Amino acid sequence: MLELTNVAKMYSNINGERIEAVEGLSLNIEENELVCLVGRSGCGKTTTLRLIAGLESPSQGRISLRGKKVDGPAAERCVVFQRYTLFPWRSVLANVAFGLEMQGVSKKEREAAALKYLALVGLEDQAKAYPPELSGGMQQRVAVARALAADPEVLLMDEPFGALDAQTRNVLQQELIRIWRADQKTIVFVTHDIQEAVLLADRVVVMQGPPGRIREIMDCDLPRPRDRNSAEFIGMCDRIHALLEGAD
Ligand SMILES: Nc1ncnc2c1ncn2[C@@H]1O[C@H](COP(=O)(O)OP(=O)(O)OP(=O)(O)O)[C@@H](O)[C@H]1O
Repeated sequence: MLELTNVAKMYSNINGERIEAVEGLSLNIEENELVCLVGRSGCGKTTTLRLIAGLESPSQGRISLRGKKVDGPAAERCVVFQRYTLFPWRSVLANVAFGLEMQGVSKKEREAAALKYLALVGLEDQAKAYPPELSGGMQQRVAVARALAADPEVLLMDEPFGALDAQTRNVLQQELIRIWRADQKTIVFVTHDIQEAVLLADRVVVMQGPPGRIREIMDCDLPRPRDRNSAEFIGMCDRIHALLEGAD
């Protein structure tokens, strides 16, 4: 469904030197697949996600969705960033309905859809609240509901739970899996947390760098719900850890 073919991205830094953020990335992501990109800081995870989102264009190679070249941001590819990026002047409901409003959906319809997604993330009681009245974890749930309500074909998540405490993070990871199964979405999820990747993913893309490259793509077919204490889970985390240790 989503195809990256030999993708490279160069940036120039403030001294005018060229930085190769990623090189030679080739990856095919299937419909309804949940793929995690994992790797050390600076290995090009965010760059890869921004390229898929169309927020950056590749210096080389090609990215396509259902055979159509990605050449800019579009509603079919929606990003959830690490820090919730809600509109503080809009109610929670109006925030979640935003994408549908942009698509010209009627008020009644978009509010009904927004309420459905707020219920999915357990926040239907907060529909009338404003973002600054909510905790960080709640705001992040609203951001996830907003992305889901826009009904993108591909949901791109850049360490969306990275700023949350361990317990909230745990809850949101479980919720994401529940929603993903109920709603059938294709998700590309960036994390530097190996356990998070093994908990969520159908496939884990282990990246190395800089310059960012794919070290290995690992199938992660442990039965769900996954038990972090099982020997299989720990074994998979250890394998990824060893790959990252040897990665430069
Ligand atoms: N806008 C930019 N201009 C110049 N260099 C950039 C830019 N964005 C990223 N880079 C460089 O590209 C490389 C990859 O960065 P990227 O943010 O994709 O890594 P990452 O794996 O997401 O890191 P982290 O886990 O720390 O967020 C780094 O060397 C970074 O300094």
